[in-house]
Amino acid sequence: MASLVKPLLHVAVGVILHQQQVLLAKRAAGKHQANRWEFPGGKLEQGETVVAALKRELAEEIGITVLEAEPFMQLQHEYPERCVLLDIYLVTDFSGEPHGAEGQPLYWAELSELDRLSLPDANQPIVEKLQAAFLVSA
Ligand SMILES: Nc1nc2c([nH]c(=O)n2[C@H]2C[C@H](O)[C@@H](COP(=O)(O)OP(=O)(O)OP(=O)(O)O)O2)c(=O)[nH]1
Ligand SMILES: [Mg+2]
Repeated sequence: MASLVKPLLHVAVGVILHQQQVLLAKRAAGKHQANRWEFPGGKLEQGETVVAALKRELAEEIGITVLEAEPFMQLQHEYPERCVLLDIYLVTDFSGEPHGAEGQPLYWAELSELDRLSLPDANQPIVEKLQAAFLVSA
Protein backbone atom coordinates (compact mmCIF):
# COMPACT_ATOMS: atom_id res chain seq x y z
CA MET A 1 0.00 0.00 0.00
CA ALA A 2 1.27 3.47 -0.82
CA SER A 3 2.31 5.60 2.13
CA LEU A 4 -0.26 8.19 3.14
CA VAL A 5 2.43 10.62 4.18
CA LYS A 6 4.22 12.30 1.33
CA PRO A 7 7.83 13.24 1.83
CA LEU A 8 8.55 16.97 2.07
CA LEU A 9 11.68 17.77 0.13
CA HIS A 10 13.55 20.97 0.83
CA VAL A 11 15.05 22.26 -2.41
CA ALA A 12 17.48 25.12 -3.04
CA VAL A 13 16.74 26.87 -6.34
CA GLY A 14 18.89 29.47 -8.11
CA VAL A 15 17.57 32.16 -10.44
CA ILE A 16 20.28 33.73 -12.57
CA LEU A 17 18.93 36.87 -14.15
CA HIS A 18 20.96 38.61 -16.80
CA GLN A 19 19.36 41.65 -18.36
CA GLN A 20 15.90 40.32 -19.29
CA GLN A 21 16.81 36.63 -19.37
CA VAL A 22 16.92 33.80 -16.85
CA LEU A 23 18.89 30.57 -17.06
CA LEU A 24 16.88 27.35 -17.28
CA ALA A 25 18.01 23.72 -17.38
CA LYS A 26 16.07 20.82 -18.81
CA ARG A 27 15.14 18.11 -16.31
CA ALA A 28 16.20 14.70 -17.54
CA ALA A 29 13.75 12.11 -18.82
CA GLY A 30 12.72 9.67 -16.10
CA LYS A 31 13.06 12.20 -13.26
CA HIS A 32 10.18 13.77 -11.35
CA GLN A 33 8.77 16.58 -13.58
CA ALA A 34 10.80 15.14 -16.46
CA ASN A 35 11.60 17.29 -19.48
CA ARG A 36 10.43 20.51 -17.82
CA TRP A 37 12.60 23.63 -17.84
CA GLU A 38 13.73 24.21 -14.25
CA PHE A 39 15.86 26.70 -12.43
CA PRO A 40 19.06 24.90 -11.46
CA GLY A 41 19.12 23.52 -7.93
CA GLY A 42 18.40 20.48 -5.87
CA LYS A 43 17.65 18.87 -2.55
CA LEU A 44 19.39 19.85 0.65
CA GLU A 45 21.54 17.14 2.17
CA GLN A 46 21.23 16.24 5.83
CA GLY A 47 22.42 19.13 8.02
CA GLU A 48 23.12 21.40 5.06
CA THR A 49 22.07 25.07 4.93
CA VAL A 50 20.06 26.33 1.96
CA VAL A 51 22.90 28.55 0.74
CA ALA A 52 25.40 25.69 1.01
CA ALA A 53 23.06 23.47 -1.01
CA LEU A 54 22.57 26.22 -3.57
CA LYS A 55 26.33 26.57 -4.03
CA ARG A 56 26.88 22.81 -4.22
CA GLU A 57 24.02 22.18 -6.66
CA LEU A 58 24.94 25.03 -9.01
CA ALA A 59 28.57 23.88 -9.01
CA GLU A 60 27.52 20.29 -9.75
CA GLU A 61 24.81 21.05 -12.30
CA ILE A 62 26.04 24.11 -14.21
CA GLY A 63 29.68 24.42 -13.16
CA ILE A 64 29.57 27.89 -11.59
CA THR A 65 30.73 29.25 -8.24
CA VAL A 66 28.02 31.29 -6.54
CA LEU A 67 29.61 34.38 -5.00
CA GLU A 68 26.47 36.25 -3.91
CA ALA A 69 22.84 35.25 -3.58
CA GLU A 70 19.83 36.82 -1.97
CA PRO A 71 16.55 35.22 -0.91
CA PHE A 72 13.74 35.87 -3.41
CA MET A 73 10.83 33.72 -2.29
CA GLN A 74 9.85 30.48 -0.63
CA LEU A 75 6.97 28.30 -1.66
CA GLN A 76 5.52 24.95 -0.84
CA HIS A 77 3.80 22.84 -3.47
CA GLU A 78 2.06 19.52 -3.25
CA TYR A 79 2.64 17.20 -6.19
CA PRO A 80 0.69 13.94 -6.33
CA GLU A 81 3.79 12.00 -5.24
CA ARG A 82 5.72 14.46 -3.05
CA CYS A 83 5.67 17.87 -1.42
CA VAL A 84 8.41 20.34 -2.15
CA LEU A 85 9.58 23.39 -0.23
CA LEU A 86 11.35 25.55 -2.77
CA ASP A 87 13.81 28.08 -1.36
CA ILE A 88 14.44 30.37 -4.29
CA TYR A 89 17.48 32.63 -4.40
CA LEU A 90 18.55 35.28 -6.87
CA VAL A 91 22.15 34.61 -7.76
CA THR A 92 23.54 38.12 -8.05
CA ASP A 93 27.22 37.27 -8.59
CA PHE A 94 29.05 34.15 -9.72
CA SER A 95 32.23 33.07 -11.42
CA GLY A 96 32.62 30.54 -14.22
CA GLU A 97 30.67 29.99 -17.41
CA PRO A 98 27.36 28.15 -16.97
CA HIS A 99 27.17 24.87 -18.91
CA GLY A 100 25.12 21.69 -18.58
CA ALA A 101 27.64 19.82 -16.43
CA GLU A 102 25.37 16.76 -16.26
CA GLY A 103 24.69 16.78 -20.00
CA GLN A 104 21.41 18.67 -19.65
CA PRO A 105 20.48 21.40 -22.13
CA LEU A 106 20.58 24.97 -20.80
CA TYR A 107 18.49 27.81 -22.15
CA TRP A 108 18.50 31.55 -21.54
CA ALA A 109 14.79 32.33 -21.56
CA GLU A 110 13.33 35.78 -21.94
CA LEU A 111 11.36 36.80 -18.85
CA SER A 112 8.48 37.57 -21.20
CA GLU A 113 8.31 33.99 -22.54
CA LEU A 114 8.44 32.17 -19.19
CA ASP A 115 4.70 31.61 -19.08
CA ARG A 116 4.81 29.91 -22.49
CA LEU A 117 7.48 27.36 -21.55
CA SER A 118 6.89 24.08 -19.77
CA LEU A 119 8.20 24.60 -16.24
CA PRO A 120 7.48 22.41 -13.19
CA ASP A 121 3.92 22.88 -11.94
CA ALA A 122 5.17 24.49 -8.72
CA ASN A 123 6.90 27.29 -10.60
CA GLN A 124 3.98 29.50 -11.67
CA PRO A 125 4.25 31.85 -8.63
CA ILE A 126 7.98 32.23 -9.27
CA VAL A 127 7.33 33.24 -12.87
CA GLU A 128 4.70 35.76 -11.79
CA LYS A 129 6.95 37.32 -9.16
CA LEU A 130 9.94 37.51 -11.52
CA GLN A 131 7.87 39.15 -14.23
CA ALA A 132 6.30 41.59 -11.78
CA ALA A 133 9.67 42.52 -10.31
CA PHE A 134 11.92 42.60 -13.37
CA LEU A 135 10.04 42.47 -16.68
CA VAL A 136 10.40 45.69 -18.60
CA SER A 137 7.81 45.84 -21.35
CA ALA A 138 8.96 46.97 -24.76
N1 LIG B 1 15.88 22.40 -9.21
C1 LIG B 1 14.59 22.66 -9.28
N2 LIG B 1 13.69 21.78 -8.74
C2 LIG B 1 12.39 22.12 -8.85
C3 LIG B 1 11.95 23.32 -9.48
N3 LIG B 1 10.59 23.35 -9.43
C4 LIG B 1 10.17 22.22 -8.81
O1 LIG B 1 9.02 21.91 -8.59
N4 LIG B 1 11.26 21.47 -8.46
C5 LIG B 1 11.15 20.18 -7.80
C6 LIG B 1 11.39 19.03 -8.74
C7 LIG B 1 11.90 17.96 -7.80
O2 LIG B 1 10.78 17.29 -7.24
C8 LIG B 1 12.59 18.76 -6.72
C9 LIG B 1 14.09 18.81 -6.92
O3 LIG B 1 14.54 17.54 -6.66
P1 LIG B 1 15.62 16.79 -7.55
O4 LIG B 1 15.45 15.33 -7.29
O5 LIG B 1 15.61 17.25 -8.95
O6 LIG B 1 16.90 17.34 -6.84
P2 LIG B 1 18.42 17.01 -7.13
O7 LIG B 1 18.97 18.05 -8.05
O8 LIG B 1 19.05 16.93 -5.75
O9 LIG B 1 18.30 15.66 -7.92
P3 LIG B 1 19.04 14.29 -8.05
O10 LIG B 1 19.98 14.51 -9.18
O11 LIG B 1 19.68 14.01 -6.71
O12 LIG B 1 17.89 13.38 -8.41
O13 LIG B 1 12.09 20.08 -6.76
C10 LIG B 1 12.91 24.20 -10.04
O14 LIG B 1 12.62 25.25 -10.63
N5 LIG B 1 14.21 23.82 -9.91
MG1 LIG C 1 18.66 19.29 -9.41
